[in-house]
Amino acid sequence: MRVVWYCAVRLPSEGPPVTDKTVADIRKSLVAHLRDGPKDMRKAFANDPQRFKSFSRTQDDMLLDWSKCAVDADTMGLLGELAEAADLPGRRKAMFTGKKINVTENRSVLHTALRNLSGKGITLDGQNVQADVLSVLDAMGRFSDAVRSGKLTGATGKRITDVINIGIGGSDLGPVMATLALAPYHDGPRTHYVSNVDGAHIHDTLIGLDPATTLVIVASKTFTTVETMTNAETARKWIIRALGKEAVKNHFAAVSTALDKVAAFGIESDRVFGFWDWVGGRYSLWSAIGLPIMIAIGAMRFREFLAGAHEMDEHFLKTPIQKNLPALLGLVGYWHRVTCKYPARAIIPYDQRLARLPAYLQQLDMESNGKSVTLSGGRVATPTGPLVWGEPGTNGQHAFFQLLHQGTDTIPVEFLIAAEGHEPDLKQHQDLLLANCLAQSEALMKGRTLAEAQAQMRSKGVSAEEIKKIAPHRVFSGNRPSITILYCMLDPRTLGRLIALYEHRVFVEGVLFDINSFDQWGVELGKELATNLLPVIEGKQKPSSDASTDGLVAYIRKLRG
Ligand SMILES: O=P(O)(O)OC[C@H]1O[C@H](O)[C@H](O)[C@@H](O)[C@@H]1O
Repeated sequence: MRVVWYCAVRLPSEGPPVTDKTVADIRKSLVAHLRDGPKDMRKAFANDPQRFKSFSRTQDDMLLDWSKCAVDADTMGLLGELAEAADLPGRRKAMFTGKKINVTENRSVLHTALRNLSGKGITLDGQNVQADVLSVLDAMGRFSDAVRSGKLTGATGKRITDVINIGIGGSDLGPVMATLALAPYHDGPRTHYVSNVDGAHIHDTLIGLDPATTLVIVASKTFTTVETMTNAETARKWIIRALGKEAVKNHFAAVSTALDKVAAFGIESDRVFGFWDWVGGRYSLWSAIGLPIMIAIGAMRFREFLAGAHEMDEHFLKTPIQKNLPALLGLVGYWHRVTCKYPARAIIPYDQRLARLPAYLQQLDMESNGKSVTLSGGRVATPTGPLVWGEPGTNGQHAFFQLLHQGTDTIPVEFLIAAEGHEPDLKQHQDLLLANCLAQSEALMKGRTLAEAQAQMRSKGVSAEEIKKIAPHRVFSGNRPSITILYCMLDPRTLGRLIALYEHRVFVEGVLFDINSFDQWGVELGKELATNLLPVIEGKQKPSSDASTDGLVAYIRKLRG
């Protein structure tokens, strides 16, 4: 089937799957194809001058290039068939129209509705979702404008200069990541984030701040998360100690779906911003959970951020699979994880302001797709979500890239980079960043043969004896896949598009794995055991667990004297 792959596959319709092959059939064909498919990427590029054109696609200025992955037209054709057989179009429609696709929690999955500001949206259980979304967004805008303008002050009448967001997981990682990413747009109060229950986190944050000029946002979907509640209590004591009990109402706001619990905590209702059970924690930065981002960059920029994500939603919903960036990223992700059996993926933003993107994507991807049970409750037949990790480039090059280039595992790398930086007078930095990013993906793909290593050493006058000894260490196998996502500039719209691209990629992979990407039962057991262990650690109960846990408790007591 040596054809242009994007013509070879039927367009996915929104009706039932149009292929009569099953997912299992196509999975087998992919495994067979792995044996015959392209292995030598240098040759693949040499033989096909159109390779970049064939295996890259754009959404406006944003480019997805997966031409350095070991795929050909047949691979993409099979993956397209797999998407049809798994009914990706039908599942996508079910998500966007509010079907309860989170079956284990009996919930809809509608984070896409949070960024559809058209006012023409869906109705869910008799409620106009878009009207609710717009009303909270407007309330957030009024509050954030008042904080930013100084109209809303602390208890002593002083202007708010610092905002602390207390939350964890989805109530922290998204806002932290986006606040850093959009630093060039900050024109509001400074924002700080406290997540860890480790007292060091809140201690080190509060120590530099003045209670009279600080606003605390308690962000928790459930308003029961022990880390957040513990930190919120500590912050409340800090405010009361400095300003008295009455000041709490001036210095706290909250974001939650559990409005009754927020009221019990004592936060005034006009400072409480709600969201809904159809917003998963790790998909919630578009909701009121994004309040600290809005306070930092302003309501208008926040809406640009939402609009960017909506643009990617429309692209995902309406673009044929062969040109659909999230679908393609998911299909290639599936190829690497399931067919090639690569255990991990590295996320390497060549963008210092995306330093927290890998951590954010760890939750998005691993909490969504780190599952072993299918939608119907059976055991999965294939590997599911990979280990996701990463650090910004160029820093990573001087740390773990050794393993990416010469280690014994193949780890596909995803590079993200902007053509333009925000600092025109530092253009040389951006040029160096771009050169390094492109060079790393080139090096991973091309590698260096023994003959090339020897020739290079010879050209430098190295002795034959030294060449024999050292040249094998200077060999790079090459053929290590990487994907590059390239965009014009990291502005609010582009950040919105990038995050939505990854959200939908995770969705696509979840559909292909046949799992529920929207629950997180795997975080429960540890929480339950921690609750049981707290009285033991406090010395109120005797240890009565396994020998290791009891031994550790005894040793803690010994160290504490
Ligand atoms: O927002 P909260 O209800 O406080 O939840 C915070 C986080 O905690 C949980 O353990 C979940 O694993 C996350 O998905 C969630 O984002």
